[in-house]
Formats: sequence, C-alpha cells, structure tokens
Amino acid sequence: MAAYYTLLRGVAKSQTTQSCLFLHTTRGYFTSISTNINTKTLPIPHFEARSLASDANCISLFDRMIEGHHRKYYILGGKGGVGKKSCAASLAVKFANYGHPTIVVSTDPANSLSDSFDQDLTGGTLVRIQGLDSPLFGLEINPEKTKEDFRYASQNNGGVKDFMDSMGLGMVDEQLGELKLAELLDTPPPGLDEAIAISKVMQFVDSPEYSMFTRIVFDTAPMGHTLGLLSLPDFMDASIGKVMKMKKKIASETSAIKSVFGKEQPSLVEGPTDKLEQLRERMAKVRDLFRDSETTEFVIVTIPTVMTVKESSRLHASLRKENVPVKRLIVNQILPSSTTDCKFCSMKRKDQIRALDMIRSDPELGS
Ligand SMILES: Nc1ncnc2c1ncn2[C@@H]1O[C@H](COP(=O)(O)OP(=O)(O)OP(=O)(O)O)[C@@H](O)[C@H]1O
Repeated sequence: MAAYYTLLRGVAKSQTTQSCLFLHTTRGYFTSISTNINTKTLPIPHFEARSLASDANCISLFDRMIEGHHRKYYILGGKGGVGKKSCAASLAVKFANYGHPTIVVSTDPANSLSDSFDQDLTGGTLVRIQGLDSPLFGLEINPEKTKEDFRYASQNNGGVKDFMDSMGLGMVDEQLGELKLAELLDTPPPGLDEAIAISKVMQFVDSPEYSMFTRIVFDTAPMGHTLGLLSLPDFMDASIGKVMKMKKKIASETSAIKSVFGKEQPSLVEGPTDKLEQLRERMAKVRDLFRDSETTEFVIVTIPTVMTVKESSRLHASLRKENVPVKRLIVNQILPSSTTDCKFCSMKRKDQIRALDMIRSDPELGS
C-alpha cells in the first residue's frame, strides 16, 4: 500500500499535464487494486501520469482533481473493457489517500468492483475498503434489481385504469393508454436501469449522514448505456409529466364523483403515480448532476487503439451535445517503454503511437 500511495502521490506532485492524461502501467500487468493495497508481495501497478502536451508549467490535472473540499462527482465512462472500473478504483484510492472521504460506486451490470478491491461490495450498503488509512467506501449496484422500482410503479398503473373504467372515465383511460407505460416497462429504454441506480445512490449520498464524503466516483456501464442514460431524464420528464397531469385530472374527476355519491372513494391513484413522480424527480436530479460543471466531471476512459479512439471521439461529441462537462481523458493500457521489444510489442507500440496521434488531431479529443 505504501508503495502504491507513494506512486500516486508522486504522480500528482511531479507530473504536469495540460490536455490529456495517461494512466500507464509500467509492468503491463494489473489485476486487482485491492490485493495491491492489502499485500506488498503482489505486483504493484505503477500508474504514471503523462501529458499529451509538453508544457511543464501548468498545474497537474491530477492535482486539480483533488483540489478543494466541496463535494465532486467523477463519472467514468467509455467502451467496454477499456479499464473504467480499474481507473475508478484507482482514482478513488488516490482521493482517499489525499484525505478526501470517498465513495466509489459501480452501476455497471458487469460488475467487478468487488474483484478490484477483493472485498464483497454487493450487499446494498457501503462497505469500507480495507487497507487504507483514509475513509474509502465502495458499493456495487445491480441495475437490474433497481429497475423493479419502475416496474412496480408502472404495473400498478393498471389499477388506475381499472378504477377509471369502473368510474366510466374512458377519456382519461385512453389518454393514459397513449403513454404506453406497460410497454415501456417491458422494453425499458437503454440507460433506464443505470439512471435509476445512480439516482438511488444520489438519494442516500445527499442525506446528512453522508455529507462528509467529498469525492464520489462512479464507474458506469459501457458507452451505449451511458448515452441512453443522458437522454433518459428528459424522456422521463416528458412521459411522467403526462402521468402527473392525468393524476390531477383524475383527482378532480374523482372529487366530482365523490360529491355526487356523497362518499369517499378509495384512493387508488395516489400510490403508483406518487412513486412515478418521485422517480421523475430523481431522474431530473441525475440529469442535473450530469450537467453541473461546478460539481461533476465525466471522465472518458479509452485505450490507444484506432477503433476505441474513434468511439471515444463519438462519445465526446454526444456528451458535448448533452452539455455534460468533460475535461479529462484517460488513455489506459499504454505499453511501457522498453528497449527490447519483441516483434509483436514493437508492432503494437506503433499502433498505439498512431492512435495517440489520432487523439491529438481529433477535433473532439485533441483539446
Ligand atoms: N492498465 C492496465 N493494464 C493491464 N490490465 C488492465 C489495465 N486496466 C485494466 N486492465 C484489465 O482489463 C480488464 C478490464 O478492466 P476493467 O474491468 O477495469 O474494464 P471496464 O471498462 O470496467 O470493463 P467493462 O466495460 O467490461 O465493465 C480487467 O481484467 C483489468 O484487470
């Protein structure tokens, strides 16, 4: 752990970066951050920050990430398998070692944050990561499970329809039908599960007992999901907004009926729609979080291959379109320098150099 800590401190203190950041394993081998924290006998990943730009006078981008005591959210995203989880775990350790009480959360359906730390983080509550002096807590959320919330709310909407049918409010029923909520739940839009998972985390980290945490690091699902997630809150706003209008309408119709019959009708519409409204509010919070440049930063993780760089460029374009703040790019898995490359390594190195050049000249990623 000491060695790892020193390396990370060394990175932040000695390296300067201007545009992009590289995480570089000099051993070309990186399996579990946790085993590296807990034992000194296993290979220690040597992360080294390098800059695409050579200006040595600017402040390290790593340093900027640890600056300040107000809460910051870092959301790591990128193509599948590029090392999002490893980088999220690594950043979280760095923040904690610099004195930031930190939470690292994985909402990726292919969770393995537990493997990274060699601890079970799947229990639904924050687990303290062992082997560090500073408070670092981890949590893996299975988005599949959280989707049940939405399913519940929607399924119960059937009760609303039955109720309205029995009241002869066909017109309202038809309008509710137009929302196709049941269909929506059967085939949820991409990103829904993850947005719900993130919103759940937001819910508890916003509560006073967690106010001490100043860094929250999210490892998100691969790119397609991330992009779906970005447009989701607007979609939710629109569809659930309609439900809420319906709810008001139903409420007024119901009170008219009540006055005609002179008795209380059971409140069948309140539960599910309230739940949907809560969900809508939470989705809106996730959307706002993603777009708040004061507190949030989306960090694109990529690897130096032509195809991945192209995909990262598209991801950046989409994030820019959605006004999601992106300041840093992590290029993971760069081959360590060596004077004795085999043929394969030397070819791979050439490919990597080509990909890095692409990043420099890419209109999206170059800056
Ligand atoms: N710098 C590195 N050097 C060597 N191996 C690495 C490095 N970074 C990540 N790996 C390995 O690559 C694999 C994928 O890494 P990781 O799980 O962090 O990626 P991910 O982007 O989160 O994946 P997914 O999209 O599938 O969730 C893991 O086995 C990890 O140990």
